[in-house]
Amino acid sequence: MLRPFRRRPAGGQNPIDAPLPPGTSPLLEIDGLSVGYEVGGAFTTVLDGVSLTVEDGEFVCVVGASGCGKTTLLKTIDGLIAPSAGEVRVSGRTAHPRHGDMAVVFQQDSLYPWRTVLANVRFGLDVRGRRSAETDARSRECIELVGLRGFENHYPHQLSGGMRQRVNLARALAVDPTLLLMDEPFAALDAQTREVMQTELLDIWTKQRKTVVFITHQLDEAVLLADRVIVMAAHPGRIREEIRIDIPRPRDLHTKRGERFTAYVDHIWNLIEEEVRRSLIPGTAQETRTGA
Ligand SMILES: Nc1ncnc2c1ncn2[C@@H]1O[C@H](COP(=O)(O)OP(=O)(O)OP(=O)(O)O)[C@@H](O)[C@H]1O
Repeated sequence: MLRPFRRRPAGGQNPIDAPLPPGTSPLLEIDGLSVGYEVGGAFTTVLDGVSLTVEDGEFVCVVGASGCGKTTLLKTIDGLIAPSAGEVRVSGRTAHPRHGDMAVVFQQDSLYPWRTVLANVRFGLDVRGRRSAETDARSRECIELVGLRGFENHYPHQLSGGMRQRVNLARALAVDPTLLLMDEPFAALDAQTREVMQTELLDIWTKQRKTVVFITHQLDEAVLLADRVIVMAAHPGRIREEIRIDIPRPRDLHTKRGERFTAYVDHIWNLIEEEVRRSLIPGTAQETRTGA
């Protein structure tokens, strides 16, 4: 079991800015969120009135047609994009990157080629100013957790795509995030590696019980991993349906052969099929407000 990382004391912190004790409210609260982009003077509403709560330790997957705003939602949760309306709160306080309570894993690994596996995993701790005697030990524990023990001194170019994504995951876990955000983390992997990574992620999640928001296009991946699947509609992006996945854990690849599993996948596909097909045709209508 991974030891919790000792956080630096929150000396001088504004009490309004301080996180709530665990269990006092949903870990993630998204309240009436609207987000837009301005391009050439035209304001496009990408997310409109999105409200969602995620409980501590919950695994939530977000699916929807391409362009419906999944990545925008993730970036807004991470505090990288400011909402035009509404609010995102993590542990009761407005989301902001400086809080350092979230970690993100993207589709493409973002490893530094000149750093070893150990140095890459340690990087997240270094930039948070957590350099200490326990930094190396914690990084090694996370490397072991993702199954890469023995590869600490390898460089990224000496690893397969799946191994590099495991290093990415280890780096995210090393900072002991309150909330783990994953944006199509396995999309660049071949189908078999992807399936292995799904089950490995499930194993890690079972041990760690991190709160996860995971974006994917693969409906079977969403149903396999999630406690709840959020199905988004597009133009503007909003929540169409929240589906609790009532399939017992532990789950593995055999789970995908079950009738109930197939029924969930079919149901979600029926919800998004039309928009997925439309998203493949260039020039589909979007809600655009000029000069807003
Ligand atoms: N920085 C930006 N400036 C302007 N428009 C943007 C920007 N980022 C995204 N968009 C637009 O916002 C919409 C939603 O994009 P987003 O990447 O959030 O969708 P998505 O659901 O994650 O798509 P995909 O599944 O294809 O990754 C798209 O129409 C996109 O073109």
